[in-house]
Amino acid sequence: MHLQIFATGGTLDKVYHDALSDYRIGDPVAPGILEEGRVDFRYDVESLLKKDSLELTDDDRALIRARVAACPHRHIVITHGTDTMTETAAALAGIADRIIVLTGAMQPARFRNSDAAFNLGLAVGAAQSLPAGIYIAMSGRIFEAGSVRKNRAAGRFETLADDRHPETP
Ligand SMILES: NC(=O)C[C@H](N)C(=O)O
Repeated sequence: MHLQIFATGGTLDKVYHDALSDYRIGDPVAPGILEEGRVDFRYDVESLLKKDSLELTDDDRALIRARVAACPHRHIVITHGTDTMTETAAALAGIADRIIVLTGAMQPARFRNSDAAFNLGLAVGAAQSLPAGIYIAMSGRIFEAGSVRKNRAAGRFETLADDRHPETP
């Protein structure tokens, strides 16, 4: 497997600027996480955008779509802010013959209690085991695009169908 990772920003890649007491999007954290994970596959990480996903425009989504559509690799993970991840997933609809998995984090990867490494690992596992399609890997689950929303109050992603996870035994 050759995995293509496109980084677009989001909290996953945020760094804290103490002097300004705010957050900026830093360089992609994915290479460091994959190195720490001692992965045994080839990959490329390319930074397409460095934005909070609340600031993504239609042009930004068109760029992401164009780069995914032109990617020669079948396995693609997109790191993305969580607030509008479902919108970007929707904007990728119709791209065939690729396994496209979007993931992000509720806490910056640079924070000790971050969900970033867990979520990226989940996305990598999903990308190599699912049929072609567009998916979101968050909250320890794999969702098909269009069947998921972010529950901001609860701090997790959940299915549109039922908030109480009835399929979970
Ligand atoms: N956790 C996050 O990524 C939220 C952030 N506002 C974003 O969507 O980029």
